[in-house]
Order: sequence, then C-alpha cells, then structure tokens
Amino acid sequence: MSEQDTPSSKPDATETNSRATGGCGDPILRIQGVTKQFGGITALDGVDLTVDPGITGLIGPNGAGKTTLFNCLTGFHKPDDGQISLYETDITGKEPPTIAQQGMVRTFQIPRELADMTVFENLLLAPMNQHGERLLASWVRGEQFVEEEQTIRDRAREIAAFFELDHLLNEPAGSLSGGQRKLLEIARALLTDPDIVLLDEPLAGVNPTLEQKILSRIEDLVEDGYSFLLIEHDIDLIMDNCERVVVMHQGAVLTTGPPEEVQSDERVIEAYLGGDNV
Ligand SMILES: Nc1ncnc2c1ncn2[C@@H]1O[C@H](COP(=O)(O)OP(=O)(O)OP(=O)(O)O)[C@@H](O)[C@H]1O
Repeated sequence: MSEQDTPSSKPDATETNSRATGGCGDPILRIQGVTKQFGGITALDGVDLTVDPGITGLIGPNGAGKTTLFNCLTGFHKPDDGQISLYETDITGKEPPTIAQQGMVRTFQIPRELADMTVFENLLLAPMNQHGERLLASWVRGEQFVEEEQTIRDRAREIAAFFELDHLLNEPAGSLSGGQRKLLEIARALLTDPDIVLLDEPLAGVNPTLEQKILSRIEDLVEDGYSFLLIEHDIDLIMDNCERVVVMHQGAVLTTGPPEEVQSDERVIEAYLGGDNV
C-alpha cells in the first residue's frame, strides 16, 4: 500500500456490528434527551442530536459538555436519563467494549497508549481488547483463530503505513512525539473496526504540517466509509473541514447545520462572546 492509499480493506459489516442494520444515508447516531449530572453540576441537560455519516464538528465554549457527551456516547459515563441509538441499536448505558463492538469508539484528549509497549503491540491490543478473552485465549493456545490473528497483524501494519508510523513499529510508544501519539491513538481506534470514531481534540498541540496530514487522512477515511465526530477548539479548522457542525452550550445543543449557517448564527456568536471563552 502506498502512503497515500487509504486502508483498502475496511472490513465488511458483521453480525455484531451496527452498520449491518444501518442503511445508506440513515443517521448513525440518535441522541434523545441525554442528561448527566455530577453532584450539583448539570453537565448535559437534555441533549437531542442526530449525527449523519461523514465528518461532523462538535464545538462549544469551555464546560459546554462536549467531552461528557463523548463519555456518555461511548459508555465511559452512564447518562442519568435519555436514550442513545447507534443505527437502530439502543446502546444507552452499555459498557465501552460493547459499544466498540457495535461500531463506535472514541479517542482521548490525552492519548492513552501503553508507553512501555511497542507501537505494533499497542496496535495489536486495540482489536484484542474488543474481541476480549476469546482472542486472547487463542494466542495462548496458538491453535484456533490463527487466521484472525494474522488478519489483525496485517491490518495493524496497513494502518501503521497509512499513518506513516510503519518505521516506528518496534519502538516503544512512549518514545513517540506528541503528534505521532495522536496518530497512534486514531490508528488504534480504527483497528477496532468502527463505523464512527469520536475524536477529542486530535489536533491540539500538533504542528501545522502534521495537522494537515491528520486532516487529510481523516478525509481519506471518510471517503472510505468511516464517519467522525470531532471536538476541536479551532473554529476555523472545524468550519473548513466539517460537513456539519454541532454547537453545544451549557449542556445542550444550541444549533446544528452546515458551517456557513452556524458561523453566522447570532446565538453561536453570543455563546462565544457572552463571557465564555473558546
Ligand atoms: N467527572 C466530573 N466530575 C465533576 N464535574 C465534571 C466531571 N466531568 C465534567 N464535569 C463538569 O461538567 C461540565 C462539562 O464539562 P465537559 O468537560 O464535558 O465540557 P467541555 O465542553 O468538554 O469543556 P472543554 O472544552 O473545556 O474541554 C463542566 O462544568 C465540568 O466541570
């Protein structure tokens, strides 16, 4: 595979994966009335939102609830109320591995690679975590699922090449630069065979050259059938690269729409200028 190719083999839909039941053009995510409180703080206050295939930007002032929404969507927090569906499957309150199996994973603001393990081992662990004990047992027995193991290894190499990490496969992940860690985090997410990846500030602290590289990789992946929901504080970057933009404010969705509409929405301008910062 050349550097410019997308990972050609986005695996086919499986019975465990939500996209098996999702039709072309259907929203990927339906979020209805999701609330989340932390003690006296209402982080999410009845979030209603549908997310379509492609790349959607999620913006909002500090404390708007963006990360909490990501956590509720991917099972790291349980919502107090409301419903979340991935295609037609109700995933509300499910655990992260179950939601990953259904086709949705997230990355974190601070990448969570295992620093002492090599880049390759980090990549292999991502799908193994998802498949769980079944695949781990196969590694111990070394008999069954050999084919599956080989597929994961091949795909790990392919995705490493796509993110230009292939020359670092045997290096400890802890030796990577900040930008390379971000790439590794996205690569790991993709190895779980998702329909949609939630990216939490994948470009924060990344230099402009690498930023463009990540963005162009994401665009390639969208063409290849993946979808992304992207939290980012750089509004221009969101407006330039996302098909739809969701604006959160005070724990709720303020507005959604194409970038040009959202940009000129008075309520959005007020949310950003009315005392909160971006
Ligand atoms: N684990 C937690 N415990 C207590 N309060 C929390 C917790 N997580 C989030 N909050 C609160 O919930 C609100 C929303 O936080 P959240 O991190 O979701 O916002 P955000 O839009 O992602 O902000 P930022 O852009 O600054 O990262 C904030 O008031 C925050 O202090």
